[in-house]
Amino acid sequence: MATDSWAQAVDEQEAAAESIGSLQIREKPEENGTVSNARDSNSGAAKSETEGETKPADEDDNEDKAAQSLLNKLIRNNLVNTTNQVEVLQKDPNSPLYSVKSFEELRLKPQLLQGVYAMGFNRPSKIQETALPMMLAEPPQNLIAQSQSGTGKTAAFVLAMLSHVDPNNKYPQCLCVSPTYELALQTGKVIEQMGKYYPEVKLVYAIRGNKLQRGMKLQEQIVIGTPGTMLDWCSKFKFIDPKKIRVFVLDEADVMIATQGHQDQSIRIQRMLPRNCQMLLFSATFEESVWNFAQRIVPDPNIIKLKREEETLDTIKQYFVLCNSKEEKFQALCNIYGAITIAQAMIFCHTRKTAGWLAGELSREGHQVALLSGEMQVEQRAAVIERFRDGKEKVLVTTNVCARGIDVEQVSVVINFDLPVDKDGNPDNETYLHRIGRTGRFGKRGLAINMVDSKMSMNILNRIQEHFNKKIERLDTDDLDEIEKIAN
Ligand SMILES: Nc1ncnc2c1ncn2[C@@H]1O[C@H](COP(=O)(O)OP(=O)(O)OP(=O)(O)O)[C@@H](O)[C@H]1O
Repeated sequence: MATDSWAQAVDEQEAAAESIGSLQIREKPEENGTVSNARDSNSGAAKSETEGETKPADEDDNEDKAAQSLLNKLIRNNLVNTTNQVEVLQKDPNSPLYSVKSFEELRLKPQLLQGVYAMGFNRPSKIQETALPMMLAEPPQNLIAQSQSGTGKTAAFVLAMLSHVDPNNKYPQCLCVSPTYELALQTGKVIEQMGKYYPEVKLVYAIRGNKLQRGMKLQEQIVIGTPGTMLDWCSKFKFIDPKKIRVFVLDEADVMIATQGHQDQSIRIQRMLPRNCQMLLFSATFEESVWNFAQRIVPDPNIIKLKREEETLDTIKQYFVLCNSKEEKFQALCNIYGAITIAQAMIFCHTRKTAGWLAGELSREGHQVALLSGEMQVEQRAAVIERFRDGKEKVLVTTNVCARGIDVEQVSVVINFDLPVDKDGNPDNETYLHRIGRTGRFGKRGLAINMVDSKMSMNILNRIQEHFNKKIERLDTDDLDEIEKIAN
């Protein structure tokens, strides 16, 4: 069904959008009750959740089945709506899924619990609380999920993949496709960190430059990569047997769908997967048409969708600065740097040329600057990000190539030196959200400053404000006190 559904959706893509059938959660077949156990993270012994007593395995199994069945019911009752689109409001305290409060209660394998705690995670985020029960339910359920930047989506689907693999089977069981080389590497690192105490599970990168011997069959259970290489490994080189894949993740799913090349490759991979393969689509943004398309390609999806006004994070303060030229914008930038201490900043420019110019000017001012743009080799780009992540450079000047997903905790300021526009010169709201989401990661405070240098860019900023229904305040960068104030 998955295969037909996507193929059909592609064929019909040009046709008028029609309503999608109402959402269904599949019933749990009696014989298929295997779930992960709630176990003590240190000893690995099965325990009662309330008393911590060790119990016989079959009793524990029954309890697991009962809990799983209850979970399925909760999911059905609370997420299935008669309308086409169901929204799980992340802040809805009435949703019973919100009773899932700790990682223990998410019924993760003990090795994964250990990994999660070793990463310093104490509690799941909203998206993790909400999505994990759906992703770990038996039978596995498909999911299209939206959650704000930096709220832990990656960790959520990584945990789902690690939970689903059978380490005894030495072949790929989960495929995760990312739009860029850098993101694939970053997600792979999260898999490695979370799976640290689950060493039987192995990971391989399907990325350019990772050459394998012809005829070999992969033994790793998880493959993370970019769509082109992943497709080659599935079809041309047959390193992967797609029929054995149980989980297929599309990270930054909207861009995977909206970018023609990525879409073609992802569809060709997806066509090779078995019908019961779980499909998981994640992103912080889904433009309406892409959202509709996603629902057509994923059979019976669970849906977690944000309301428009929830898309921007309150922890990221947004401002704009009025200037007349790029030189004035540069001066404003210097004033900001003169007034506040910035741990690390990312500065987005529209073109490589501006990015190159700005990086040069900033270096001349004595800043440690890294420049990242699309014409660089992917390996070079990954190395630049790694240096920035390690704090070797404090400022990263870039184009849209870095707008999505890159997770550097220390980024406290994002500057839109040029506002994001699409090829027709209209505001690119999705890119705006992804760019400012490079700061304010996981509840941290962040500052986003937009440089406006013409009537046209003021118009674009106004449209962005309207789109998100969010006021962006003006900042006078000649007033050092004012800059200091906003930083505090
Ligand atoms: N439960 C948690 N507790 C503490 N930190 C967490 C938790 N989950 C994720 N994080 C951390 O929060 C940061 C952002 O998480 P992540 O990269 O998964 O977000 P995301 O939603 O995928 O972001 P984006 O939309 O930008 O791709 C990461 O540094 C991650 O390690």
